[in-house]
Amino acid sequence: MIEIKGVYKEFKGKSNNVEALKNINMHIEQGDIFGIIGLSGAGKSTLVRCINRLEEPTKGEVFIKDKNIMTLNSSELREMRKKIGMIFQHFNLLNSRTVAENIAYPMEIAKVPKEDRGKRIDELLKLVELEDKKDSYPSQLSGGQKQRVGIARALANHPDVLLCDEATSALDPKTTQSILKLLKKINETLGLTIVIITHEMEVIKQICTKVAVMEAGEVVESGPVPKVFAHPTHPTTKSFVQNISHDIPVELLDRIDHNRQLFRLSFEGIKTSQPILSKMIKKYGVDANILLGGIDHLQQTFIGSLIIELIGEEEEIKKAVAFLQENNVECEVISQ
Ligand SMILES: Nc1ncnc2c1ncn2[C@@H]1O[C@H](COP(=O)(O)OP(=O)(O)OP(=O)(O)O)[C@@H](O)[C@H]1O
Repeated sequence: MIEIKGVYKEFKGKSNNVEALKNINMHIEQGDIFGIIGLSGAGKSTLVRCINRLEEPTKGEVFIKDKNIMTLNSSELREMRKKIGMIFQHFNLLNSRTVAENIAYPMEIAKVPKEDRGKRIDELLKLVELEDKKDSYPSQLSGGQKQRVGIARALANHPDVLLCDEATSALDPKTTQSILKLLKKINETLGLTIVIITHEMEVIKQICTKVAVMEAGEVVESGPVPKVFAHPTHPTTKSFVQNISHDIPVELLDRIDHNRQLFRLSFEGIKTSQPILSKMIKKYGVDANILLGGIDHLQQTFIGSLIIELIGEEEEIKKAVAFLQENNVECEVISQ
């Protein structure tokens, strides 16, 4: 659906140049809800703006539905942009226009006949559950309602892709939930491909199918969300995931016997419901003292992490760890 190949972006300044994107390669499939996460300045907005050529890459190619968009002339580019909706952190609504008129705006530009516009506006208001706000002005709406209008406007011309630039960052947690639910519904009912950029792992956890982690203009880690959550490898990803990975509190670390071996086990999916740990205990005669842990429900799957102390013969502990790894339980030594 979207293929980003070797994309670089350099901003030239008076005193220095900024390399905002460095060799970005990304594959977004039809129907994905693809999250791009990174700290401020990582290059997320620049990357997303390269997808619709609001920003021109310095080097590299972007393909949408197998079409190299770098080769489009300005009228082809306008046509292509009709098929890419975008929503923003601060909604970007026109304050002098009503809700219905805001939704009509992209259809006016696309020269959709007036009677078709009216029908489409009603359909979209129903989809975003704002039928009663048709004639209200943006100033009369809450943040969540404004973003619903932003979503309806972005969908007006039946896009193939929806780009969301920090779409929930200005909203409270409850409103964020309702907007994420709406995006999921749109993805499922319309089969729309959604690209979300955010600095909140919670957003990725809630609805994304895949994630790319960006830092200093590069993608440092990417993959299906359950896999990246269960086995983050890059330190930046680890720090994003930390708040759900049941990190061991310092107070507990102080109290444990440092002559014993401490491990962090991470696992995902079906394994959470299998008695791998008790099998290991029986098979190798080692004791496992569970210090901390939990299982998170992540969309359709589960991911878990446990911090355990293994007590037993050195050789048997090694075998026990190998057994866990054979069963796709990641085992990281924390202390010994
Ligand atoms: N038009 C521009 N001119 C010069 N530098 C820019 C421009 N736009 C972005 N940059 C720089 O490019 C880098 C990446 O910026 P970008 O806005 O893409 O990051 P981001 O991850 O989206 O950050 P945030 O979450 O704060 O929006 C930053 O160092 C930024 O200062």
